[in-house]
Amino acid sequence: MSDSTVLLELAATISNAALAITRHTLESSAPAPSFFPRSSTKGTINGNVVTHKQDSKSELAEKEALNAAASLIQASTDLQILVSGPENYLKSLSYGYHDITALAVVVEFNLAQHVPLDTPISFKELSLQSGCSLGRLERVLRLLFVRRIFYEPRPGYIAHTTASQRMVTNPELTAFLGHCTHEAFPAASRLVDSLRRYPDTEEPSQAGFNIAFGTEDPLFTFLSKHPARFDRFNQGMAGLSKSGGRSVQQVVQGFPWESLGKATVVDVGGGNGHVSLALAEAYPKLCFVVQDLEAAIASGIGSLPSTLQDRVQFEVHDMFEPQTRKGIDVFYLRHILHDWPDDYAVRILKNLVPALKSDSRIIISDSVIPPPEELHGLHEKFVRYLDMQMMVLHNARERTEDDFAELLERADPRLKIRKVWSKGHDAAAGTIVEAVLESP
Ligand SMILES: C[S@@+](CC[C@H](N)C(=O)[O-])C[C@H]1O[C@@H](n2cnc3c(N)ncnc32)[C@H](O)[C@@H]1O
Repeated sequence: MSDSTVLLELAATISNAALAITRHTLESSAPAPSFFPRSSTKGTINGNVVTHKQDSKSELAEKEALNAAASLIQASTDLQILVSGPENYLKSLSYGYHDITALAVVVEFNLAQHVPLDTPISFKELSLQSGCSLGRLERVLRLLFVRRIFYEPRPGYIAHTTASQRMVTNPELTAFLGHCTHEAFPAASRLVDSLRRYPDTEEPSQAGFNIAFGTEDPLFTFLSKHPARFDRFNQGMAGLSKSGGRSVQQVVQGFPWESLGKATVVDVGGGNGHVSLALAEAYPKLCFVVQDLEAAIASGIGSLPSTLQDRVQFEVHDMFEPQTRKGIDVFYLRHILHDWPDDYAVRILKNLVPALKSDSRIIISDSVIPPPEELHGLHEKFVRYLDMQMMVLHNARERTEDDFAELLERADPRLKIRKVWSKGHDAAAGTIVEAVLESP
């Protein structure tokens, strides 16, 4: 793009993408993107969810519309940056923490849940019901209105937009927001202190999180001592997995699980078991053992459907202790290794090695960061966000394929990557790394 035409070119990209999305919504009779709630929440493009049944033609159209949405978001972001000019852009970026702070108030005082889904409520009534001081509440809400979270249909009243409504209809999304506003955001605000205090540290007890919460406990030890926070975290993880790039469907479809035949999969750090449950539903020959810390296992046992009780078991197991299940076909680690600095990730893998048979596999679902030239705007942003999230919470990181190969090699020189599945699809999403023991 040349400097003299860059604005026009970006505007054309936006216009073409908007046209493609509109055509898709008209042809598929999916609702067009809107700030205002409608009775049906199905089929929105901007939410990356299409819940109606699809044939392959409509799947293709859906994919094209999602690509159009990604290029529109990227082009409109670039356009805003350019039109704002460098000073205004930086100033606006610097105030960004107020958006998260306002969101934290919504989560803390359950504001979305106190606003009726179909009628407005006065600021005064909302203050009374939520316990949030009226004067402050109004000021916080006025920032959120600008961000299209709630709106003021008439003076002194507040009603739902599509975004605020989702905080009511999708409690798992709200749980994820709560983890971000109540654990990750305080942790992020202390990153600079952790870099000053512990430069180059590789300890999960010396992250921004630890300074923010005044604890030497790594995040998960801390969470297991705070059951309400842990439950919110687990719900949030399950919610993230329901749609979009990190959906469980990526796991279900992203690896040839049926080729394992009758096999047992140990889901190491499987949380409340939501991934194992989805896989067990889809592949009736597979059995699962979900291992995690006590609090996560307790919540998983409570929600195990009776239809899967004979194929899914839960057990408390600390992954920093030697693996107790021996001779298992598959050890599965989803979003586990990225929570730990290298030395700890190697210890987790090392603990699996004595339990492996010659034909066992270790299957890892994590982001695999592609080479810089293969990443593009929107996807790169989410990989970078995730990488920062791991840094501020645990001193951990997202990794490249070479990084994974190195971790495996350090755990045991015979451990090699056999294949990286769904590579390049969406680096922030569930890429699957299959590793096996190769004979020396
Ligand atoms: C990011 S979550 C991923 C959960 C699940 N695998 C998923 O994909 O949603 C990390 C999980 O690791 C578990 N975990 C952390 N430390 C652990 C330990 N020492 N032993 C077993 N599980 C642990 C946490 O309780 C949490 O459920």
